[in-house]
Amino acid sequence: MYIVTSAQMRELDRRTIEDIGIPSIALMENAGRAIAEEIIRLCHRRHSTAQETWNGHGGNEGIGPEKEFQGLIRGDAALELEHPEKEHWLILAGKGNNGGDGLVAARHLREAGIGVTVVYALPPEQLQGDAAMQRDTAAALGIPLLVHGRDAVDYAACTGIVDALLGTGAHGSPRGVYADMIAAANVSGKTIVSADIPSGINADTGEVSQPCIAARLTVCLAFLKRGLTQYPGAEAAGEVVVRSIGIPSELCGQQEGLAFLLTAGTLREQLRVDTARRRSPDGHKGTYGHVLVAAGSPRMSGAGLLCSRAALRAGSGLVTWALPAPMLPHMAGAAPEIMLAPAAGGDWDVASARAVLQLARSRDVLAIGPGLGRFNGDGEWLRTLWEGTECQLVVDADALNMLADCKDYSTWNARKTDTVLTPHPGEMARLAGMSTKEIQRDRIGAAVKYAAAHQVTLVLKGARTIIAAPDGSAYVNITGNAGMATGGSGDVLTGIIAGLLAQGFTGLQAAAYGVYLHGLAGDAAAARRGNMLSLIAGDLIEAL
Ligand SMILES: NC(=O)C1=CN([C@@H]2O[C@H](COP(=O)(O)OP(=O)(O)OC[C@H]3O[C@@H](n4cnc5c(N)ncnc54)[C@H](O)[C@@H]3O)[C@@H](O)[C@H]2O)[C@H](O)CC1
Ligand SMILES: [K+]
Repeated sequence: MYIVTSAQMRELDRRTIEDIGIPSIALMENAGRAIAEEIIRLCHRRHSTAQETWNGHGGNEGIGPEKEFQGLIRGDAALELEHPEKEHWLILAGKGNNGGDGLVAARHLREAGIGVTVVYALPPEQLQGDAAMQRDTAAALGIPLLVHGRDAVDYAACTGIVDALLGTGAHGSPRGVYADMIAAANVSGKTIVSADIPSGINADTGEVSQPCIAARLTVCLAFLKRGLTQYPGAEAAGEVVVRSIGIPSELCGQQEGLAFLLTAGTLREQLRVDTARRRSPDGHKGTYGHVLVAAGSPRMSGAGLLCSRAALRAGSGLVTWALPAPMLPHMAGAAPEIMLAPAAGGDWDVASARAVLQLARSRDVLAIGPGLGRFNGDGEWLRTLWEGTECQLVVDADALNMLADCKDYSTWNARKTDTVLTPHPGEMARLAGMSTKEIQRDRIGAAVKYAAAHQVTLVLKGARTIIAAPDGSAYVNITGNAGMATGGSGDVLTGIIAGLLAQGFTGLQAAAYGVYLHGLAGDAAAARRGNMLSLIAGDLIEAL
């Protein structure tokens, strides 16, 4: 599924109208109709949960000829509701095309027998173009209208509210009457369905203004908007349904710098990951790659262990864990499947880079960082491995902080194989020289910019993890849960990505597939436990 910015959406809109010849009013009709259909679907669900109260009174199923005709003659099921008279919706209409969509929805809801009242944010004379046409149509049908500020609006009396105040044409926080209406809608406690995006969110970043509509459902038009995928926007949007409105998807596919929702379909079709791939019957441990993990330190030994075990569970044929020699006796019994290689005398030091480099020569992947700690000369240590290894590289945790301190790293010799960086927002902030708040404000933007500038695959972790590719494309993950916010979870992800790289996936494939599987493992582990609260990183490995 494509994810677009509002600028991309405007361009797609323009090309559909100008190059393909679909009139804008037809797109608006499709948009409004889709919104009405989704509202009716929502009402169906609401009514069916309240069914007990009406039991015995509903429908005439199975009575006489009605039954005979079933399947032969059908009505417009998408716009049918058994008791439409129980519903009365307020349509809050802004003066732009988002308002126009709302007016079309009002007309279709009315047609379904649902009571509707339009509440204009501004005097309706101010509407222009397609939206003005919808205003006139609604008036011709006698749809009741109110104007904010001129008429009293009883929000408490309705059964639901359509938020068609601001769409992708919004700039900055909602001002004036828009802010007042958003606040009133939220305070009413009524079910709110947003047209395209909740009024008050930034469609590109997911930032929310004060106030911002808190929607139960957002009917996103044409293509998913970036801001609906990232928190806090994702929270404000509620459930999101994307409805096509007639804009050809191949036009979208031609856009530069697209983002995608990371689904099983995206993995297979967009990223060419064979998710059903089987091990060949005559394969041996060497067939499935060899990961070298350089991680852990005497005070954080678990990080290296989690990372190494995850690499094995992700399917790597062999895993060697390079670690400081004094840790070896303590780790020897911890995971018999992992080979241990002493790479430093006491603790990690700059000289140990040679030992790791030597070990990496015969390995397919090097994963560095989890639990490593910082030490004198660690920048030089990292540079030696960055420039000296020919295998694929995954850089995490402290190794990312080392990288952030090496301000000149873009002048280092370019790596010949794929490099995957896996920062959490704090590490990302240090890498990009920004604050964590700035990173979180526009996560997709920050990830895309960094990956393209440094020609790496970047995994920006956190709820709705982003995988950004060197070519400027990005993927947004939706698997996983809040229980995964626990120590060691990131070490497991690094191991999974390394384990996938070892089996021949590219950096982008391994990063995307790894993030997806890591989240699925979290969901499976939470389901197995019956709760997410008690999830620990080791559970993720077991769930793989
Ligand atoms: N995707 C498509 O191809 C289609 C989308 N449709 C819908 O159109 C909106 C975008 O419409 P647009 O007219 O460009 O802008 P808006 O309706 O979002 O609002 C612009 C309107 O609001 C004023 N304004 C802007 N920012 C603020 C603010 N912060 N506070 C107060 N007022 C603000 C501005 O002056 C304008 O007057 C899209 O989201 C879809 O819903 C089409 O209907 C179908 C094709
Ligand atoms: K809206």
